[in-house]
Amino acid sequence: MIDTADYIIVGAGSAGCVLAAELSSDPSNNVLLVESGPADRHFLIDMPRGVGKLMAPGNPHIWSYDVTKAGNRGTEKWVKGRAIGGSSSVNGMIYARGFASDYDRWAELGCTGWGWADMVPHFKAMEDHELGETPERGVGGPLRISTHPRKVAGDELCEAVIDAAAEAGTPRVADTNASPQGGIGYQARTIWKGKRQSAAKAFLRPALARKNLTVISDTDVLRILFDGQRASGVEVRDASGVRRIDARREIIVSAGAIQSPKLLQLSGIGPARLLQDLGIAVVHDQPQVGRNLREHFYLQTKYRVKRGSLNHEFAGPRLLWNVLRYVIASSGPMTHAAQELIGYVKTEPALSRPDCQIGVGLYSMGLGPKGLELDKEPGLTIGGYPMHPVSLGEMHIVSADPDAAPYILANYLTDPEDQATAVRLVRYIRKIASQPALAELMIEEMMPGRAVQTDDEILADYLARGGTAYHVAGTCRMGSDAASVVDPLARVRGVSGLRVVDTSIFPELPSGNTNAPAMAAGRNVAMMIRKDR
Ligand SMILES: Cc1cc2nc3c(=O)[nH]c(=O)nc-3n(C[C@H](O)[C@H](O)[C@H](O)COP(=O)(O)OP(=O)(O)OC[C@H]3O[C@@H](n4cnc5c(N)ncnc54)[C@H](O)[C@@H]3O)c2cc1C
Repeated sequence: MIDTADYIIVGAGSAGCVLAAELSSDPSNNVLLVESGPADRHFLIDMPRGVGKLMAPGNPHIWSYDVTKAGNRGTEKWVKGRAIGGSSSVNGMIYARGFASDYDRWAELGCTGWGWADMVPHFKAMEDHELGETPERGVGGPLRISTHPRKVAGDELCEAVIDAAAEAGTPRVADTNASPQGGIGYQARTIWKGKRQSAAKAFLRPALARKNLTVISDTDVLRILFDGQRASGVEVRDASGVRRIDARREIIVSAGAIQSPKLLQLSGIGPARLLQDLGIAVVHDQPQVGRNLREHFYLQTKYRVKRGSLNHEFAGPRLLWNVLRYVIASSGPMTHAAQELIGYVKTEPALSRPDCQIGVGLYSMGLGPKGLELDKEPGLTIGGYPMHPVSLGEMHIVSADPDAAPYILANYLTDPEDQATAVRLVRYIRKIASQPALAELMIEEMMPGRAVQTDDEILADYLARGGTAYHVAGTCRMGSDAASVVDPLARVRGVSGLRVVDTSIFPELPSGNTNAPAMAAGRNVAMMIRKDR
């Protein structure tokens, strides 16, 4: 049983897998990666359309949290991955990097070493992109990326939506990741030959043969242990019980934007008052741990269409046939991500950069007797969210018991600026849906529906129906200011031997989804650590 390592990484998620692979590529480093969840060998992880089942309550590959939306707007469930690969093993496989302006803004906010010029080499080195190499896009890297396939069912509807978006002012582009001024196109996906490409598959598996890398799954890190102000080890629990593992050099927490701040607080790094009230010895009073929580607030609009929808492919005998087709040949609709198209839109032409992301899926759902069910009629979903929310949420532990769920407040759309953007987003989606290019296929808007017209009505509908985009970030904010939780080298302030690297350190959300930025963050910090030595 391993009892010591140079580097202990907590969490085999998007950032953790990249860190483990990069740090262990130096044979003089001895690396231990500890993951709470199980191995990632399940069929549903590989099969892209397995994502719906993976997210179902009780699935052993997820964490599930109750989250207060805001004020008296009730609660919703948030899901995070809990398996080797972390959230990259259960996510929607959209490959979105964010844009230069996001990272340059991080640098402006004090995150030296995180500007676009610093980050683009990491994205490029990670990628093996189907669209080929450009100065800012990579080939030959470990992460295989394909775009949504052409010449498949639904092409006509996809093309009509792209043309309609162009008529509404968002141009068609081949690579949405290379379109900082906005564009719509076929989505880039971490899918290759019909199979999910998680951070585990791309980065960790090829490194597993190394003698200096140990990966243990089904093992919870309960606390970080300190020798004075130095993080010296972790307390872990597996089937055999609770024990200590020592770190000779560093502990790197990559447990995700809920579990990382939770682990810091359980270990004595957090708001002193909260920790004292819970009977936890304070190692470092850090009021910011758990604050600055940011999440994309997602809304679906739904349209009834004449044809092109894939609703019928995912129900009844067609579903069975499609799963069989997948098992035999890794082909068919089960290889598709949940969305076919992605768009970065400016909801006001004068904006300097796109303010909202939209995703287009050739399906539609509604509440049936068994909960959310696919519609029987052909339907189209256009969903989206404001990409740069300024409404801030927070999380904190409510008990010193590591098994107790934390309190999480999303605080969606509490800022008037976010409310205005959300209303403009819905109007923009409607603008796309009403363009001539879609007229021949469109029947009617089902949701929000014709009754929802004024700004107040649109906002009320958004608040009632909107929900998480699964991109929580920001809870261990990185910065150069003394109040930030980690410095630009991702080192936790106030202690030594401890870093945090995952979406929790993002000072703001990037434009779009967060898997690629989390992996790039892992690589960036791995290089910093290697340079440090
Ligand atoms: C359902 C869903 C759909 C998504 N869809 C997309 C998408 O299509 N595209 C995209 O770009 N992004 C998507 N995201 C978001 C993206 O996948 C995540 O933001 C990203 O993977 C987070 O990476 P991370 O390294 O911060 O944490 P994670 O990948 O969540 O990894 C954290 C790991 O730490 C482990 N851990 C936690 N606590 C402990 C502990 N105490 N001890 C040991 N291990 C611990 C967890 O089990 C987990 O494996 C989605 C997320 C979800 C949940």
